[in-house]
Amino acid sequence: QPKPDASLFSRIGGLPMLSRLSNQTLDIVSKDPRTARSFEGVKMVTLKQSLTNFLCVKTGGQCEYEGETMKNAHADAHITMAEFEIMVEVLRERMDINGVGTKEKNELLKILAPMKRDVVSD
Ligand code: HEM
Repeated sequence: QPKPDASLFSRIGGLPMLSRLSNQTLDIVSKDPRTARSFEGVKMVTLKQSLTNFLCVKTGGQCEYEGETMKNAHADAHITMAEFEIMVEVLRERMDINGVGTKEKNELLKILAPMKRDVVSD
């Protein structure tokens, strides 16, 4: 059992859980007709890896994220608020399905929520 003061990264289940959540979320949103348009022509294997590393760093794991800022990564796609909310909802559902604890789920969502202002530009 992880200690109560362990990082969110380790409490959530480390890289195996973060990569599962990234892969599943991206598989779903890249096929959902409400969000698919932004992912056309995007190398999904690379994006899954990059999102996993990003989440690793943001939750306190020992990873290197060498990708773009959230603003730069999403500027060209002109992501809407509706698209952002769908992706967060899909991630929330994947966390439930994969057995992430309520506390850990809410902590991750709280980390991601303020990124809306950088991701959404339309
Ligand atoms: C809090 C929410 C989000 C986070 C944390 C996030 C995170 C990321 C990360 C880490 C990358 C990789 C950047 C790089 O490697 O340089 C990325 C790229 C991308 N994201 Fe997001 N993203 C979010 C929301 C969204 C939404 C809502 C959409 C569309 C529905 C989206 C579509 C994309 C696309 C298409 C790329 C690839 C851009 C490219 O390769 O040109 N993202 N995102």
